[in-house]
Amino acid sequence: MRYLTFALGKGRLASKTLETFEKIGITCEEMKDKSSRKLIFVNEDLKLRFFLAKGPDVPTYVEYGAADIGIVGKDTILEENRKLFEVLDLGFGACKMCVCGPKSALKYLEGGQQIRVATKYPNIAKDYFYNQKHRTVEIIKLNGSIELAPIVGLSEVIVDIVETGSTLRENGLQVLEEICPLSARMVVNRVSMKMEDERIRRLIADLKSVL
Ligand SMILES: Nc1ncnc2c1ncn2[C@@H]1O[C@H](COP(=O)(O)OP(=O)(O)OP(=O)(O)O)[C@@H](O)[C@H]1O
Ligand SMILES: O=P(O)(O)OC[C@H]1O[C@H](OP(=O)(O)OP(=O)(O)O)[C@H](O)[C@@H]1O
Repeated sequence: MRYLTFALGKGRLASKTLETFEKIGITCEEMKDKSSRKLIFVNEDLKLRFFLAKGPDVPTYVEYGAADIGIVGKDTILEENRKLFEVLDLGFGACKMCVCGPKSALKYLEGGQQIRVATKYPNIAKDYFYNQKHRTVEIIKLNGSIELAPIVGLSEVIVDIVETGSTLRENGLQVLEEICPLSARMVVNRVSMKMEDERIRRLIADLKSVL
């Protein structure tokens, strides 16, 4: 039996992912050691391998088949737009992709003038404004603290993730439009889905039974 390789998104989703795998008997103790610099972890008994990667890199590993399976946020799947199968909504990591800004920016969304949109997700923002709203906007790519942009006058609005809404509230901003709900998803390489059909189907069924 060959090894099945998992690429798991680092950060917020990692601990929930490991917790969920543990519930179905898939464990990887070594991975919990935060001080370790080791990059790949093997479960010899189950013939599984695991590695953690930056979220946006997970779909890349899966498309190229370097990982058979990935666990990553729906936001990242939409943004990266890789060739892969999305097979399961894991439910955790729930949040929303939204257009946000000060209340006063509502007039810019309703009006037809050119506006600036700051975001870590340029492809999601383009798809929303160009294809769904049929509006031309200037997209400004940022890498974090997106809420700063309308405060300091870099953009009129932002496209960003909202979970509890605290970051928006604390900065005098609000949700102006909801784009889509998000959560962690399991993605599978297109060839692996055929070659390892039985093992992957069993894994999906096991995961479904504990979600
Ligand atoms: N409040 C939240 N903010 C951001 N992402 C969230 C939130 N709640 C759930 N998520 C999900 O967690 C995923 C990964 O979170 P992570 O902490 O790695 O993101 P990040 O802050 O964008 O990473 P980085 O710090 O490397 O820029 C997101 O892609 C998203 O699907
Ligand atoms: O609705 P909330 O519960 O406040 O969560 C949303 C915030 O969390 C994320 O930022 P993150 O903490 O990842 O920092 P970053 O902005 O530097 O990416 C996201 O980009 C929002 O800023």
